[in-house]
Amino acid sequence: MLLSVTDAQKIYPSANGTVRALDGVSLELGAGEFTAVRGQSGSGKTTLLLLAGGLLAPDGGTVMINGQDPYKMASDARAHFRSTEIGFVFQQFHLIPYLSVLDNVLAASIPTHPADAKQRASELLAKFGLEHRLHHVPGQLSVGERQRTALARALLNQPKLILADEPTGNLDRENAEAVLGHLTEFANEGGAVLLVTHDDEAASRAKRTIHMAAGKVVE
Ligand SMILES: Nc1ncnc2c1ncn2[C@@H]1O[C@H](COP(=O)(O)OP(=O)(O)OP(=O)(O)O)[C@@H](O)[C@H]1O
Repeated sequence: MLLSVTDAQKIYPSANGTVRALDGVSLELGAGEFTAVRGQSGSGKTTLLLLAGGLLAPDGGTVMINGQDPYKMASDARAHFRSTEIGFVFQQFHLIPYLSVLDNVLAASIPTHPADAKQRASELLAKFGLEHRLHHVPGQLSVGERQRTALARALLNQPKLILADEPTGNLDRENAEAVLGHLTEFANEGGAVLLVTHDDEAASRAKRTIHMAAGKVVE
């Protein structure tokens, strides 16, 4: 399994008591699988994605990514592990505003330093139709171009797992289709995709959909 979440619990402290954001969630994702996560606002979808990505430690249960528990690693080792195993794509892109498109993508290679990073970045950007935008900064791009840049960054280190949180939430239909097509291709080539989405069209691309309510998976 590329991702195994077992009986995950997450409780957030808050001013008026605690919030049980995840209450015993289990999930498995293997190579070639494209799974959508749906559920109402506040049901715990983003929290699940953060746990699955080695970004937020569970309060109970376990998370195994490609056979390893990221929360048993020291934080430096965990950061390195994340950058080699996982690509993240977010609704708000999270590009660095003062770096060019090419340098935004190359930023993903800082922890790993592969010798061919620049060539691979250029190839991915060309594949995503951005070869004429390499030296633009994100503010000069359309939103669709920004998300395709973020997707190139997510794929730079050849991760096995893509975690995407509403990646089409800011895109028009045409740009959304392009991003979903690239995620589908990634899964068809043996990657695993976990996609949090409110969008019916996006969810229809997934082979499996899990529904969450109040911190639990409800089929
Ligand atoms: N840092 C935090 N501190 C306290 N409570 C939090 C925190 N983050 C999330 N929560 C609460 O945990 C619950 C789950 O939040 P989460 O963001 O995982 O839901 P979601 O399903 O992704 O929602 P949305 O669809 O609106 O993005 C919500 O009740 C939320 O208010």
